[in-house]
This record gives sequence, structure tokens and C-alpha cells, in this order.
Amino acid sequence: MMFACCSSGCRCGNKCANRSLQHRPMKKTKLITKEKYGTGLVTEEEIKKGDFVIEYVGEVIDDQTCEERLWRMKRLYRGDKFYLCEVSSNMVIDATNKGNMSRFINHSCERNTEMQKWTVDGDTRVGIFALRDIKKGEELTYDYKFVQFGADQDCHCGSSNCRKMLGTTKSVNSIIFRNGHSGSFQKQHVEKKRRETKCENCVGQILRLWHQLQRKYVKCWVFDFDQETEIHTLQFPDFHLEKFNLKEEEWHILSVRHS
Ligand SMILES: C[S@@+](CC[C@H](N)C(=O)[O-])C[C@H]1O[C@@H](n2cnc3c(N)ncnc32)[C@H](O)[C@@H]1O
Repeated sequence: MMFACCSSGCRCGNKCANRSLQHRPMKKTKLITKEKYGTGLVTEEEIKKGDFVIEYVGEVIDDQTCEERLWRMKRLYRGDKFYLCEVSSNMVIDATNKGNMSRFINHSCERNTEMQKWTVDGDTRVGIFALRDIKKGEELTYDYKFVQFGADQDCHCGSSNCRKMLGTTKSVNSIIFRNGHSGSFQKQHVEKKRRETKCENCVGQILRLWHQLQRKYVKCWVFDFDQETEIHTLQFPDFHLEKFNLKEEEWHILSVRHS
């Protein structure tokens, strides 16, 4: 963790040399499209080793909110791109809906930048700094290991020492499981899931489903099943509909609904 001064209490005024993120110009960058993993960011100017490149900004959320958002993303099948960066145990920066160009920096196992945590006026902020001289036109990358969600995705960085997976510690599935329930419940949950994982022909049946967001069992009716995506549409007592991949949920059949 680095500490920046230049707060209102700093006596050096504009000459203060310990300015990390404040008042420092971001490097000029532009977006590019990568065939295998969407958009990326390249520098439009020479960058020197140690230079500040850009600040990673987004919504600052806690673990609980992060978990809820991951569930929602999974449930709504909003692609495989994650913009969540874990800063500390209960602080995540979510650049999914709000952010700057830094959200487009891709992962490389042979990165040319790194994320640094800075304390500025008591707030934790994340800056991206060059690890070596970077030429104009080079793609900016950092290592998602430890900070970015999505460890269960294949890596296409193409470097000779590629680890083949994005990150190593944080996967969307693992964070949902890790944060979702206490150990013993999780064990029960997994065992139950193993017993009942198929529900292709259960349209019209009533299920008892563990609702992750509501954190309780709810009764629901199987309204529809899409064979192509294997997604079920469930209807709840207040008649609202939600889509689920039942292979990933805990549920059991209560009875057949007679209408
Ligand atoms: C923070 S976004 C980076 C910008 C993203 N490429 C886009 O189009 O918006 C992170 C996502 O980009 C993709 N990605 C980044 N680096 C990758 C890599 N080396 N290999 C495969 N996918 C990568 C993954 O889908 C990851 O969840």
C-alpha cells in the first residue's frame, strides 16, 4: 500500500512530489478490438517504467453486493466479461456500469503494467503503473491474478509462459460458493444438488428452490424450459418470472401443479 500526500493539509502545495494519482495526467490511450477477447487498450504515447498510466475507477462495493451482482450476472447470462476488481477483503471496484478506459485493460501472463493500491486523503484508490518502458501502440495489460474475477476462463494472451487460465485464485463460481454459505450448509447444498440435477421434463411441476438472493427456500412453478440453453423459467407466488440454470441450483420437486 502506498501513501500519497498532497491533501489539504500538505504544506508543499503544487510542488509536492508525493502525488500518486491526484493531478497526474493519464496517458493517452485508445481502444482496439482483439479477435479472441473483445476490446483492449493500447497506449498512444511512449510510457516510461514506473509511470502512472491510469486510475482504475468504478463503483466501490462491498463483498455482499459483489456476490449479489455476480449471481445476477450469472443468472442473466450477461456474457463472460468481468470488470470486478478486488481491492481488499471487503472492497471491490465494479467497473461494469461505471468506469473509464481502464476497464478495457486485458490480462496477460507477461504483463507490462501493475495495479498499485494508494491511500489518498484516507481513501483507497487503485492506480495502474508501467512495469517497463512501453512503446506507443503497445497493448496495456496487467495480471488478473489475485484481483480480477474470472479465474475459470481460458487465457488467450499468447505469451510463452501463459498459465492458460485467467487469474488463479478468484473464480466467479468459487466466490459465490465461498461467500454464499457456511461450510456445513455448503456441504449439504452440494450433496443435495448432486442428488437432483436433472429437470428437463418438469414443466408444470412445483419446486422448492433455495433462492440465493433471498437466502431462503421458496416455492415456485416451472413455467418453461429452453432445450437449447437448458435454462428454466420459474414463476414465483407473486407471479414474477426468473430464469435459472437448475443444474447450478439446489431444488427438489414438491408436486405436480394441476391447473
Ligand atoms: C476487464 S475486461 C477487459 C476488457 C474486455 N476485453 C472487453 O471486451 O470489454 C475482462 C474480461 O476480458 C476478457 N479477457 C481479458 N483478458 C483476457 C485474456 N488474456 N484471455 C481471454 N480473455 C480475456 C475476459 O472475458 C475478462 O473477463
